[in-house]
Amino acid sequence: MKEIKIKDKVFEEYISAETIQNAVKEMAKKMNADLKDKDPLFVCIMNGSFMFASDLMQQLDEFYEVAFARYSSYSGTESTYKLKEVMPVTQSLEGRIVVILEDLIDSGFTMMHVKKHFYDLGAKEVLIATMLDKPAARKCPVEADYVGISIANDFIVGHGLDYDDYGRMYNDIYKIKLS
Ligand SMILES: O=P(O)(O)OC[C@H]1O[C@H](OP(=O)(O)OP(=O)(O)O)[C@H](O)[C@@H]1O
Ligand SMILES: Nc1nc2[nH]cnc2c(=O)[nH]1
Repeated sequence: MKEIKIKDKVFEEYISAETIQNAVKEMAKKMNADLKDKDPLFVCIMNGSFMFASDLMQQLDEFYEVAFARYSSYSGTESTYKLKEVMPVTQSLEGRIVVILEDLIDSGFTMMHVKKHFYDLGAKEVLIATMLDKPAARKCPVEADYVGISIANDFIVGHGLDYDDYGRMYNDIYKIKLS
């Protein structure tokens, strides 16, 4: 099994890029059916969602409006449980159906706060589409409306996800190897 080393940690192959693409295609089918003619605003939550957002957008039937925002709460492999708004969304959310594009829901801390924040900014409806979901890690009550793949509670990197900002460029996903 292929292994990679990032700084002090070793990771092993976990989910192939092909498996991710197939899951994203299935998500896109549902989203195409649900969102057509609703003029949703897609908001990519940077940094982690850049690859997922790109994959998904190539599978959507319509050319929707896209915005970007950046929130950060992790240091190394642990949540700080402090959400930093590094880059707010610049478009008005007033009265819009907003679809958050997220790479991963782990504790749910990020999504719980971002979803509430987007309602506070006037969104009519806030939906969440996540490439990956770790239900066993959940500490905050939030669920996604569209989930690509549910995974176990392991720290992962690749396909946008980082360990201290490295590892995002891998197309496949790797999970941490505990020694
Ligand atoms: O459900 P949670 O426990 O809140 O974890 C999920 C969040 O953690 C990661 O972001 P991070 O804060 O590492 O920022 P990044 O996307 O810039 O890497 C990931 O991209 C999610 O946004
Ligand atoms: N890279 C990475 N970031 C996370 N943020 C929350 N959980 C994770 C994880 O498993 N991997």
